[in-house]
Amino acid sequence: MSVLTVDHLTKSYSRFTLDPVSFNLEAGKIYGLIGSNGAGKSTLLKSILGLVIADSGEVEAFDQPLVEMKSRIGVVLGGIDTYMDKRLSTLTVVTKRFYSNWNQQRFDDLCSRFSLDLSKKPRELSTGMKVKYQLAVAFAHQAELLVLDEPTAGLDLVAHRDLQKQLRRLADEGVTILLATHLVDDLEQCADELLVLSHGTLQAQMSLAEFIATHQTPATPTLTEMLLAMEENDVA
Ligand SMILES: Nc1ncnc2c1ncn2[C@@H]1O[C@H](COP(=O)(O)OP(=O)(O)OP(=O)(O)O)[C@@H](O)[C@H]1O
Repeated sequence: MSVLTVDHLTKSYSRFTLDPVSFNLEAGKIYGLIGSNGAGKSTLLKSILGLVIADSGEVEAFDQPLVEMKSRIGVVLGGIDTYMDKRLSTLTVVTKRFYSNWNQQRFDDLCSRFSLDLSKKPRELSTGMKVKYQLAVAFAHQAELLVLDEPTAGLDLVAHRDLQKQLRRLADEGVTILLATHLVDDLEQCADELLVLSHGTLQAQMSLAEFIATHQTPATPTLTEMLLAMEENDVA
């Protein structure tokens, strides 16, 4: 069974086009979605999730239209920009009603590990705290597919490393993770496969090991240098 199937998905803005993108994700793997600023990573993730209306293409999760499978998908996309004046405790009560498999123990543990104060409102949270809250919700409803757009941005070092370990553990338990990131450390610590996006085109899908084997040269011995060379090439 394919966990996520994206078939010829396209989206155009006035000055950007996401070319037909197709790929499949398998269970229990972490996929790093990489590409320069403006390559279209967020547009792709939002189009997959139906948060922006794609121009064409199909998206299935667990072999069903994705829209019917939302309770099995956890999402972290940037900050929280709605219900800014509701306490996190109130938001949580409302949110958990949508998920039949909500695990309160897991939520409480994460809030405590992340030192999240549920009496605060989104307006009062730092960037990292907003991400931590979204992660706690995504993990608590025991999603089988996690779609994460730069979830480590804004996290402190301890939370960052903690998250990387948790992502690895979840993948080992069978959860599939699609992770857009600019951080080489995230890829080195977590990614099994890479999806390489450039100017709205999916250039490659390959394992991290394959990527390294293909891109490593005496001038680019480390993954950082390989990615730098690739992005410099993109800009040129
Ligand atoms: N709502 C929108 N209206 C018009 N153009 C948009 C909109 N959202 C994104 N774009 C454009 O689409 C392109 C891709 O943006 P996107 O945010 O998907 O890139 P990204 O790869 O996620 O970049 P970053 O690494 O900086 O987060 C950019 O040129 C951006 O300006």
